Amino acid sequence: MSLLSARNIRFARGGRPILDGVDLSVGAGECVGLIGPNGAGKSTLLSVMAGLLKADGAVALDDRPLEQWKRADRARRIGFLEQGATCHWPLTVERVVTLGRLPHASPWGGEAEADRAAIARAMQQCDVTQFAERSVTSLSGGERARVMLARALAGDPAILLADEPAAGLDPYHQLQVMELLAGLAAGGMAVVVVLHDLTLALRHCTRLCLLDEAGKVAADTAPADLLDSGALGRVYGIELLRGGHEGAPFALPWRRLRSEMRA
Ligand SMILES: Nc1ncnc2c1ncn2[C@@H]1O[C@H](COP(=O)(O)OP(=O)(O)OP(=O)(O)O)[C@@H](O)[C@H]1O
Repeated sequence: MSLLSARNIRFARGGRPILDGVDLSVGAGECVGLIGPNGAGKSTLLSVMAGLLKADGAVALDDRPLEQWKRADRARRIGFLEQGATCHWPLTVERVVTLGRLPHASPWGGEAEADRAAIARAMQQCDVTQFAERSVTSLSGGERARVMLARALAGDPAILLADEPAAGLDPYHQLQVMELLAGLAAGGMAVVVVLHDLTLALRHCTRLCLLDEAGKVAADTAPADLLDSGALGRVYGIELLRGGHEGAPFALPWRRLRSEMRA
């Protein structure tokens, strides 16, 4: 059963279709990679699924229309990491991660044991515990990106929508974040993650949804099947070098195709 589903989503800006009849659903245990060229509408779709942007079509959370949910209940179910999320105030890292508990805030105030445990766990998962007392504005871009992911996870969401959580991270932390998201999915979370790195996407996602530049779903299938279909090369307009290691497929962008060969 899908926890969050988007059906026939249509969204236009300035008369130009950005999303043109898009379907995407995610269930517990899935880590769905949302991929596609720049401008294909990945962030737009994620915002629609988070209920932050209104579009034509239907979005359902636990099979109930998203607009029927109270904002606070929705925020407890869905964690959202926006693209390039940052914090411009000189708050400590621990304070920023604590803000992720806001949907669970008690009307009587104060942090409960469950809040403190969730905050500590999220900081540890994202490898930012050592920065707890530092001002978030003093961190490097990659360190700050991990703090913002920790904030999204501190809310203990059933569904995580993460827009490019691996952008700007070094290879060690890219792998760490993807192993974390895949592990959370394996533990029952429903994850949708926007990625540009095809190697990470193929390796760590259970399913890949490929949006094309016309704002349509070009493919929504298992990583190995997507690779076999040739759709990646066509939609991105690139030739891919394919290989396999330890039973998992990988692909490296190798050269651009002539524009007339693009999908
Ligand atoms: N506020 C806006 N006004 C006009 N056009 C916009 C606005 N926001 C987004 N767009 C356009 O909508 C399209 C989809 O944007 P979106 O950010 O969803 O793409 P994306 O697939 O996430 O791209 P990227 O991989 O570059 O992050 C783009 O062509 C973008 O220029």
